[in-house]
Amino acid sequence: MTPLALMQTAPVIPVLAFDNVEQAIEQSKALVAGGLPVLEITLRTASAIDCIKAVAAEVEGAIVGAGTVLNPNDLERVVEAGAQFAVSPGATDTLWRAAEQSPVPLLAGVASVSDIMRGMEFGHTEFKFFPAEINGGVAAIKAFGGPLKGVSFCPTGGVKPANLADYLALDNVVCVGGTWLTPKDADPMQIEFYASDAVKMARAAGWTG
Ligand SMILES: O=C(O)C(=O)C[C@H](O)[C@H](O)COP(=O)(O)O
Repeated sequence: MTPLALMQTAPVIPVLAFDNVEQAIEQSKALVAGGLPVLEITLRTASAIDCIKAVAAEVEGAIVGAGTVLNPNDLERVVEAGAQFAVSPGATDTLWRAAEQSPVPLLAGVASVSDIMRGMEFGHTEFKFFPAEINGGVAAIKAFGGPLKGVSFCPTGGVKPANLADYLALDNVVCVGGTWLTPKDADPMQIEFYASDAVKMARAAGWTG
């Protein structure tokens, strides 16, 4: 799967930090049921690798990726666990080079035009824009579209229901990422509602998927 195809699968990539496998399975099922099958399970918790394995094996319809991939070693670990894609908050030349050898796509984070140009040197045209809101948000992505034709983004960091439509309305935004779908202590019914509500808002904003 290419990063672009992945980004076109769903309008929102939930960014997840699971405490345990049981929670991972329960919440992932709710997100898939709500219409968001592309899941980024971050390496922020001790059980992340087990959660990636479990969700990949047990949640039908889920496309499971790993987030917070910081270096080639992380990339190797998540591929071994069964991640179908990897997301990093930023990128280094070492990580770009490792991605060239990796069997799964890397959606790497950028925060500036120079970051994007460096990624383009490694053949990439899709990026996570992180942290989106504090780096200029919608206005920054609009400005990137001037000089950087054919480049598209998944803004993440400060994206929420209130600004989702503004991001998705941009020609160079394919999807967004965010943590708002799984607030602490939310139950699966609530999570499914947040997911389906996000899909509804995305459709209203012109997302056709
Ligand atoms: O762990 C990583 O690799 C990340 O890049 C982190 C997440 O993308 C942001 O933490 C999003 O957080 P919200 O602003 O709450 O939606």
